[in-house]
Parts: sequence; C-alpha cells; structure tokens
Amino acid sequence: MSAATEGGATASLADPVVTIEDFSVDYLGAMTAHAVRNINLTLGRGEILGLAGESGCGKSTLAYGITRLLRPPALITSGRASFHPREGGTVDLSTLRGKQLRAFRWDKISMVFQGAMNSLNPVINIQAQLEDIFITHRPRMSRRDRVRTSGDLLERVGVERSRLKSFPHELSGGMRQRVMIAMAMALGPQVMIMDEPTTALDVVVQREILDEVTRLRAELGFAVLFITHDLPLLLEISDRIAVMKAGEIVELGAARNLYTAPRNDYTKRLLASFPSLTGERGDFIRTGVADIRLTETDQEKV
Ligand SMILES: Nc1ncnc2c1ncn2[C@@H]1O[C@H](COP(=O)(O)OP(=O)(O)OP(=O)(O)O)[C@@H](O)[C@H]1O
Repeated sequence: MSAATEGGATASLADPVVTIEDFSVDYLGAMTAHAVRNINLTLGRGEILGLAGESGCGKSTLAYGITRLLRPPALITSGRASFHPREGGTVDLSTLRGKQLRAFRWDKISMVFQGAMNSLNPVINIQAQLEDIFITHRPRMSRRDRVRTSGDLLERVGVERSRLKSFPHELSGGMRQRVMIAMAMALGPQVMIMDEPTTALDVVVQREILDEVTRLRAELGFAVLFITHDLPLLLEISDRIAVMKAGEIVELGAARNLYTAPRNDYTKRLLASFPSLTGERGDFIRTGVADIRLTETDQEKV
C-alpha cells in the first residue's frame, strides 16, 4: 500500500481530476458485448487509483473509452467522462475533436499501455522521439531547451542521459518502457493512465519502474489510473482500488481496507487467489482458467 499517501486519498476526492459518470461501452455485433456497464468513478487529484479484475472484465475498454481511443465496433452507449483541470473549469471529454483531442491527450491526460515500448519508432533515436513531442506541442521551445528537457526526462525515469543517442533496439525492454513513461510525462500531464505498463517485464524491473512511478507521482503530483489484473501489485502502489467484474465495479475502497476487510465475495476470491503477497501467486486471474462466475451476492455494487 502506498503509505506515503495514506489519508491523502480521501482528501483528494474532494478535489477530483477526472469524473466518470454512468459510463457504458458496447461492442456491437451479432452478439453485442456490454463491455463496460454504467460505471461511476472519481479519480482524485494526485491519487493512484488501481483498477483490478480478471482478463476481459472491461478495464482497457474503460481506459480507451475515457480517452476517446475506442474504434468501431465499440460504441459509448451512455454517460460521460470529465476532466477538471488544476486551473479550474470542467472539460467534457466527449466534446473534444481532432487536433484538440490529440493535444489534450499528451498535455493533460497521457497514457502508457502494455505494448507501448514496442511503439517506439525503430529507425529514430530516443532524442528525436522525445524532441518530437516538444516540436509538435511546444513549438516555441528552443532546440537547446528541447535537448536539455529530453535528457532531464530520461534521468527522471532512471535512464542515463547518454541514452538520448540510442536507438530503441539498443535498449532493454525495461528501458524502453521507461522511455515511454518519460514521453508520457513530457508535457507535465495531470493524469496518467497506465494499462498493464509493466506486465511484459520481469519482476525486478517491474518493481523498479513502479517505485519510480510512485516517486514521480509524489514529486510531480499527477494522478494515476493504474490498470492491471495483478491485485497484489495494486495493493502496494494504490491509494484506492476499484474491482471490476463483467463490466461493472463491484467494490471500491481504500487499498488497505480492501485488503484487510473486503466486502464483496468476488474481491475476497480475487485476494484468495494470491496465496501469499510475497510468495507464489495464484494464476486464475492471469490465465482465466478457473471458473469464478459471480454468485448472486457478488452483484452487490458500490
Ligand atoms: N474489438 C472488440 N470487439 C468485440 N469485443 C471486444 C473487443 N475488444 C474487447 N472486447 C470484449 O470486451 C470485453 C472487455 O475487454 P477488455 O479488453 O476491455 O478487458 P480487460 O479487462 O482490459 O482485459 P485484459 O486484461 O485481457 O486486457 C471482453 O469481453 C472482450 O472480449
């Protein structure tokens, strides 16, 4: 659990940075899938909110939906997601279009996805890829400042400045994912959405990167919506955790409370599937092998 911010979670809810209201997404087709169903969720300013749940429960669909990255056959069928900038006011994300939306994504809300490290351009060095963000979004920035800021960003995520000259294939997977986190942080967003950002990495690298993210959050004050099926990992880094099942949030609470006194049967089963938080972990969340269909009592909502 994120001891550094205990208590801060409740306080930050009085100051939300994103609110999601009655948000629903369907995948249209012969068998329409109701992937996200009437979700209400608030992300507090500076909070790390964990979103947990087995594969296919709708976590990514929710993240893509908020940031308007969904493509047909996905359709937002109800609700809205709003951003509340530090500077005041409210932006209904559904009203943003084209250039405005693209600028918003880097500037205010940025994203790091699982395969992000593979989306670096293989034929361009890291410096050019970082500089590119500033060329596009901060056109008045001098070349000198771009290079300096790009180096600062790399150092911030634990990658040596000298790596600016490297090409993606010269970096390890962990380093490439750190570069992606640096890119996501480049414009000082108020929210970062991280969808399984470390899943493809080995546990030591995963741990280092997560420590970095929590440290940076404390330093820079951005909020994080952290999505993973790995509940023990969420318990360590999150202020609050929302547990998702079949498109719905079945439990939402402070990470510590969720761990010590889960209310929902499904949450209890998720926790029980990890026999020890330090030892070997259960595997049904990863593989989806075991049958863990919801019982009637699981339907209790928050
Ligand atoms: N392009 C698509 N067309 C139809 N159904 C889809 C599509 N993408 C996702 N779905 C369905 O929507 C539901 C939610 O999927 P989603 O990827 O959001 O879940 P998830 O919790 O993020 O899972 P994972 O951890 O495996 O990424 C699933 O039932 C999935 O089969």
